[in-house]
Amino acid sequence: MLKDKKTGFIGGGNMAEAIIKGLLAGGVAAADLTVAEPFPQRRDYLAERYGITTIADNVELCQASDTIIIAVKPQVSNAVFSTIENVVGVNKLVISIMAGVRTAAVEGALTQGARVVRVMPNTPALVLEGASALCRGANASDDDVVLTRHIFELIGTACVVDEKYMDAVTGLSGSGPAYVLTFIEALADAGVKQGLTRDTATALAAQTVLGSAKLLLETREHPAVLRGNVTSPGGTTIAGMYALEKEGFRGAVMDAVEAATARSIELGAK
Ligand SMILES: NC(=O)C1=CN([C@@H]2O[C@H](COP(=O)(O)OP(=O)(O)OC[C@H]3O[C@@H](n4cnc5c(N)ncnc54)[C@H](O)[C@@H]3O)[C@@H](O)[C@H]2O)C=CC1
Ligand SMILES: O=C(O)[C@@H]1CCC=N1
Repeated sequence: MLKDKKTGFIGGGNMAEAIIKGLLAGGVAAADLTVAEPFPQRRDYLAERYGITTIADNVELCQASDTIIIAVKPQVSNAVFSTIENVVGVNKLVISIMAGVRTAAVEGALTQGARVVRVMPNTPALVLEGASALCRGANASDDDVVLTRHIFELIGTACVVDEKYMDAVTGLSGSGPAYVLTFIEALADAGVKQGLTRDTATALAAQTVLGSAKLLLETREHPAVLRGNVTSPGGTTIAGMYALEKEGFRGAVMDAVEAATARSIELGAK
């Protein structure tokens, strides 16, 4: 699907690197990948590590690419748009992964009729275990959506949603790795408090999260059913669960997703 197509990245940071890794692992030739990145050290790193072409100029990048992935921070989106507005024709697909930035904002900043797909990936993409959601802009074709989904399935899972859900996706899976990692850290701290070494506690905590997620995905059971399997009457788990629920664990998680969703809406309004 990506054969003989040139894919270019504007911004060569963490997320761009994750996608590059996935594309290379999926058989895309390094010669078909180019990154435009202002920092020379970052350009050198990406070129040396992945054998791809790196340049400093966004305009040159757009001219050389069939698919352009915008992977800069939302705060610099307008600066990027102003440099590329006249070089991205309707013959190119633009994929934006910028948090909170609406497809209409990208379309409005580029040539009329610009084909835009917006994606919210997450950092586990760096180990090809990302969770991405994508939505179609006003002018993107079915093929554009299929191609975008294909790209993000190379770095994990990808689903298509209506754009009105993208802020919630950002609050849940986009920011989610931070919540989960905090949970793992807290579990490990708890183990250390009970006398385990840091290494042992962290390894047990991380594998518990990984294994539980895998169990859920593979059995497709409701989480409550699987939780029931761990929870013996009068046993240890219910004692732990009671302590968690008393502290408002679920409410805290829901508040976190709500706050991140609200922030995504705020970023999009700028
Ligand atoms: N980090 C995360 O968990 C996720 C981030 N995102 C979105 O992905 C985008 C990129 O995020 P990261 O990779 O984490 O950021 P990053 O800061 O690692 O990468 C951004 C890169 O863009 C470069 N850059 C800055 N100005 C530029 C310009 N004018 N032209 C070209 N490149 C420029 C920077 O030097 C940097 O290397 C953001 O919009 C973020 O909202 C989306 C999902 C998850
Ligand atoms: O914190 C952020 O703005 C980005 C978007 C999703 C995850 N990290």
